[in-house]
Amino acid sequence: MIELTGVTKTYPDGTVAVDHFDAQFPPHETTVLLGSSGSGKTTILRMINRMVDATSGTITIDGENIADRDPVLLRRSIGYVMQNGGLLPHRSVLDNIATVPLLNGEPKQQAYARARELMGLVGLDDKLARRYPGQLSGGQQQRVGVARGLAADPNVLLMDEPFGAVDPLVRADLQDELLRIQQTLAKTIVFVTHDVDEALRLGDQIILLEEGGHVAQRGTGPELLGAPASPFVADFMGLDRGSRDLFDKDGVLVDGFGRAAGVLAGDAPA
Ligand SMILES: Nc1ncnc2c1ncn2[C@@H]1O[C@H](COP(=O)(O)OP(=O)(O)OP(=O)(O)O)[C@@H](O)[C@H]1O
Repeated sequence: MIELTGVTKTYPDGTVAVDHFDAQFPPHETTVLLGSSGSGKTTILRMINRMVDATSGTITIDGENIADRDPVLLRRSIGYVMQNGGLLPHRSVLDNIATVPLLNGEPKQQAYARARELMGLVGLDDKLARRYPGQLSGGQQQRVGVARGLAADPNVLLMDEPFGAVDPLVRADLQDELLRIQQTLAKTIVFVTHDVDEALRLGDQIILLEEGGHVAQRGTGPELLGAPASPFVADFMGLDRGSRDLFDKDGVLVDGFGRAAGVLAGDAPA
């Protein structure tokens, strides 16, 4: 469990990016931080692995205050996937994936064997192993980014708009892949996006943010759609632009007003 209590970040220029933010990210679930540009999503994410240090407030992971952890070791123990993969351009795919395990002192042979295994897990052909990031498509780069985030087998995976830079079809593929991986690995994932459909698809829980990291509403997708807490939520979720359909986790089709509209054929009682 990741818990943030009264977390505030004021940048040196006085910008209050996040103001007294409270949240719990349950283990083995995907929590989506959803919000428009500048609402503080990235700042919240980066405070969890101390790429950014909170100005005040407390962040714990499994009850341990991260302020007491060595920032470098903390960062290596948490998977981080960013937009455009954040790959090292002069290192091969395999080297990119194996980076953190090697830094952690894992023997080379073991780290590379695991890197190849991860390539399979994220749907990358083995023959791409020796290519450089510049020789891959955007979607393939993102898959390498996900594999790299998983390489040290972290309990926690932070994902910052990881699929933001690819076209909608590739994006849907990557989302499917993540859902499939998550069924097997059950990591604690914090996923940042400004895309409502992506949030509905991936999030067990969604936290919708307004400027300054203020929580507009938190809950499941159907909860946000079915009972928006304010006109801002309804507007952001697109409820004012007609109904929005989605499948909830149990295969129940819910309409834009949260009403059950049917069940998936495969889930229908015989
Ligand atoms: N290093 C910095 N110095 C000063 N202000 C910053 C810094 N980084 C971010 N901010 C400001 O903090 C606020 C929140 O930024 P943040 O990047 O966390 O938002 P975001 O929701 O992730 O946005 P985006 O979707 O555009 O990435 C913004 O007003 C931003 O300009």
